[in-house]
Amino acid sequence: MIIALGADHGGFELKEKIKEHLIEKGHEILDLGAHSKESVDYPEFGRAVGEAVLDKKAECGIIVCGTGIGISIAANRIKGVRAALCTDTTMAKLTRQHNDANVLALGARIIGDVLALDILDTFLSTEFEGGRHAVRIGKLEEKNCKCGCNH
Ligand SMILES: O=C[C@H](O)[C@H](O)[C@H](O)COP(=O)(O)O
Repeated sequence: MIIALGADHGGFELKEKIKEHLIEKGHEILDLGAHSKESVDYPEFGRAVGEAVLDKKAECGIIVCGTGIGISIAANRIKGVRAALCTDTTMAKLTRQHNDANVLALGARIIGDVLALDILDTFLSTEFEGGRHAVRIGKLEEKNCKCGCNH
């Protein structure tokens, strides 16, 4: 599987551990930065990963910042991205089964590395259930801007 990775400085170290873990498991990585612990702005990286997934350069994305909140907000601004911030493996399983999440967000300052990798493995190994959940995802993609534009 080709997996896009992105993180700000707060998520950089966990991103590097995730990269090592995924390479060991045989995945191909598209690392969209950051490439050091120097202070950067999370919207750029959330957006880059979301766009890579939508452009089919990667099958899914993993994004990391301090809390996972800012970077998931950034990714979710892109129509078609379903980024899920998960703090346990149940959330990871359910967001794949029910929301067909295509991006996993993690908070490096919130959870430990071992839990983060368990969440990641669960996310990657769980299939979308379809059925009633597919109908709901269709509604997420409907036009929702009252001004009549396509947003
Ligand atoms: O939601 C935002 C993230 O948690 C950022 O990683 C965090 O705001 C970065 O904070 P600082 O610039 O103080 O390291």
